[in-house]
This record gives sequence, structure tokens and C-alpha cells, in this order.
Amino acid sequence: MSKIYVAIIGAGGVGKAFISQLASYSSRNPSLNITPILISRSKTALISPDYSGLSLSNWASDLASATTPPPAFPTETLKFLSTAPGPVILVDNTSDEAIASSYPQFLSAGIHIVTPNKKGFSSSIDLWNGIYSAAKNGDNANGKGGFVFHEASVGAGLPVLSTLKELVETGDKIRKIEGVFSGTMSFLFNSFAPLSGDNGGKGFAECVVQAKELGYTEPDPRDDLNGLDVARKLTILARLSGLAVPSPTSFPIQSLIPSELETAKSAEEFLEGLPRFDGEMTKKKTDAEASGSVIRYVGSLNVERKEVKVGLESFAKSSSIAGLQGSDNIISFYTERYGANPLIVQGAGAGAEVTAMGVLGDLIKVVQRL
Ligand SMILES: NC(=O)C1=CN([C@@H]2O[C@H](COP(=O)(O)OP(=O)(O)OC[C@H]3O[C@@H](n4cnc5c(N)ncnc54)[C@H](OP(=O)(O)O)[C@@H]3O)[C@@H](O)[C@H]2O)C=CC1
Ligand SMILES: N[C@@H](CC=O)C(=O)O
Ligand code: NA
Repeated sequence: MSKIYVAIIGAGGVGKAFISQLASYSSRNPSLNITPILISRSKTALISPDYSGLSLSNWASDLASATTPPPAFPTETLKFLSTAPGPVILVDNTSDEAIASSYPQFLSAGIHIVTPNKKGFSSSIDLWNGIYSAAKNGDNANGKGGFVFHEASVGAGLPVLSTLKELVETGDKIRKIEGVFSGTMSFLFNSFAPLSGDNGGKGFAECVVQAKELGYTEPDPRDDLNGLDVARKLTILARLSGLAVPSPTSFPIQSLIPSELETAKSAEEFLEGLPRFDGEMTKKKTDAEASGSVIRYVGSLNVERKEVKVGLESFAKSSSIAGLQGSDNIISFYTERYGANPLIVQGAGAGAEVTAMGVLGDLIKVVQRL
């Protein structure tokens, strides 16, 4: 079989785990001739200019000592990838909006895209339409377009988008989707406000720092705490359910960022100031406890009523949402076929390894279609 070229942009938490899973997949499937030709971070890159391929054994130390800047995006990168002598899969492991905005160009050039980056699918509806009109698994089925898959953009490696697509494609009607959609928010409230009520004296800000250290948060944790990460995931689910939500800010979102910290100039400045507001979150927690409940950050999409909502709610301790552990997500699909008993997907919704699994799973979907 001819070579399958892979270009990897972003080598942070998810990127590193992805490369290690790809190396293992590639060695278990040598006949596929998986050939990495680009591994880049924001300032440096490893490039194989003659397309012979990069070694995945020492890539981390090679990249750490590299001085070559990444090819300019999109023009130089597009030129390099579109002149490869075989199929190319671009893996975007960043959360960069500018990279996501170029997906239509790459797809139109026949380059396949797999990514956990939500930005392309949850920003303006025009970008969404641009991506799906260029993609082979969109409106460009008979053209030269590349395939695009983004399972890890919602619920990390959990089969959320594949489940939803299959429900829709087989003719079921989605009525409502609801649950916990953020690994960070799940971890925060499961550890700050556990069912037992006793969290060992941890403040909310301390839990946020821990979520960041565990690799659950977005590169800037304010993107989780302001509710936008969950709003983006619901935007993606809404669009796949047939609701053309114009943008992720076109419905109510409850932010957990104290108004005094809205002007913080960096994530570091924000995290430094956050402990001053621990009392506010502790009050919400104790108010809920007084009525035998716990607080959890949830979202819901009511397709029939065209309503999307994102925010904090109180849940009875016996409910499945209150009983989640760690970074677990729980996503309930209420559909015509499933009736009153929803189809439920549950499990870790953040973390490098489970997210990388979703990205590699998408790469395998592309490979199977080549
Ligand atoms: N972490 C998780 O649990 C989950 C993450 N995701 C998504 O996965 C993506 C990656 O997350 P994560 O790995 O945690 O984030 P990190 O911050 O750990 O990594 C991001 C990587 O992207 C690189 N990068 C950023 N901009 C550019 C650019 N313009 N060109 C090249 N490289 C760039 C960074 O470079 P540098 O190293 O130089 O800073 C870094 O290597 C995000 O879109 C996130 O939403 C989705 C589901 C779960
Ligand atoms: N920051 C996100 C990562 C996955 O999308 C989360 O916590 O869920
Ligand atoms: Na997923």
C-alpha cells in the first residue's frame, strides 16, 4: 500500500498522548505505511521536507531541541501538505481558532482532518457550512474533498458524535440531549461538592488548579469556567441534530468567572485572584446541601423547543448526575425511538489518553475509507 502521510499540529497533553498511541497503532499495522511528515508546537517544528517520514521514537527530544519554526499557516502548510505524494491526514491538536478557520481550504485540497479542537465546529455557522460543504463526508461526496472527523470535540473519547450521527442517519428524531458535558466542571464539582459533603477543606480555586494540572482544562481554564466550552459542545450537538445554532453565544450561558476577574490579563493572573472568591462558591454549595442536594454544572438542548441552556443546577443526591466520579461526563439522548428511557453515554470526558483515543479512532476511520 502507498504511504499515508500524517501531519500533527500541537504536541501538548493530547498531542503527546496521540503521538504515542499513533506510534503503537503504526507498529501494529506496518502494512499501512503511516508516515509522519510534520510535528509542530507553537514556536518549533519537526518537518520531513522530502516526505520520507519522521521517527516517532525520539520525536519529543528532537522537538525539544528543534529550532525550525513551524511552516506558516495556512499558505506554507497547505502547500507542503498538498504536494505530498499520497493521502495526507492533518491532525489538529491545538485549540487555535485561526487553524480551525482554514479547515475548508485544507479539505478542498483533498487533505483529511481529524481533531479534538471544537473551534471549527462551534464558531460561526458559516465556518461550519464551509467545512461541511468542502468535506467528502459532507456535501462534497463526489468531489476531491477530504474527510473530517471530530469525535473528541464532545465528551473526549466517548462515542458521543458517532452515536448522535447514527441516531440521525437511521431516521430517529432527537428530542432532547442533556447532561454533564465538561470533564473540568465535572471534576470541579465532584471534588468541591462531593456527595459526602466533606471535601477535606479544599477551596474551589484549589480544585481549579488541580483540574488544570490533571490536563482536564482548556489551555486557558477561563474557557471552561466561563461556560463557553460547554456552550461550544452543545452548539456542535445542536447542529448535528439539525438546529442551525448561529454561534455558541446565541443562548444563555452561566459563567463562573467572578465579575472582578473578568479583566484579568492572563490565565496566571486569573488563577492568582480566584481564591479571593472561594466564599461565593462555598455559599452555593452549602445552600444546596441545606436542601439535601449538590450543585453540578450541566447543559441541555431541547430540539423541539429550539432551546439551549448551560449553567449550575442543584441535584438530589440520589440522581445519576450527582453520583458522577472524577472527570466523568454523562450524556442522555432522548429520542422518538428511545422514548422516556434515554440512550446514555457515560465515562471520563477529559484527560489526555481518553481524548487521544478519540482522535486516533477518527484517524482510523479515515484510513478505512482511503
Ligand atoms: N485536555 C483534554 O482533556 C481535552 C482536550 N480537548 C481539546 O484538545 C485540544 C488540545 O488540548 P490540550 O492538549 O489539553 O492543550 P495543550 O495546551 O496541552 O496543548 C496545545 C498544543 O497546541 C500547540 N499550539 C497552539 N497553537 C499552535 C499553533 N498555532 N501552531 C502549532 N502548535 C500550536 C501548543 O504549543 P506549545 O507547546 O508551544 O504551547 C501545544 O503543544 C484543545 O482543542 C482541547 O479543547 C478535547 C477534549 C478533551
Ligand atoms: N476542557 C474540556 C476538555 C474537553 O473537551 C473539558 O474539561 O471537558
Ligand atoms: Na467524543
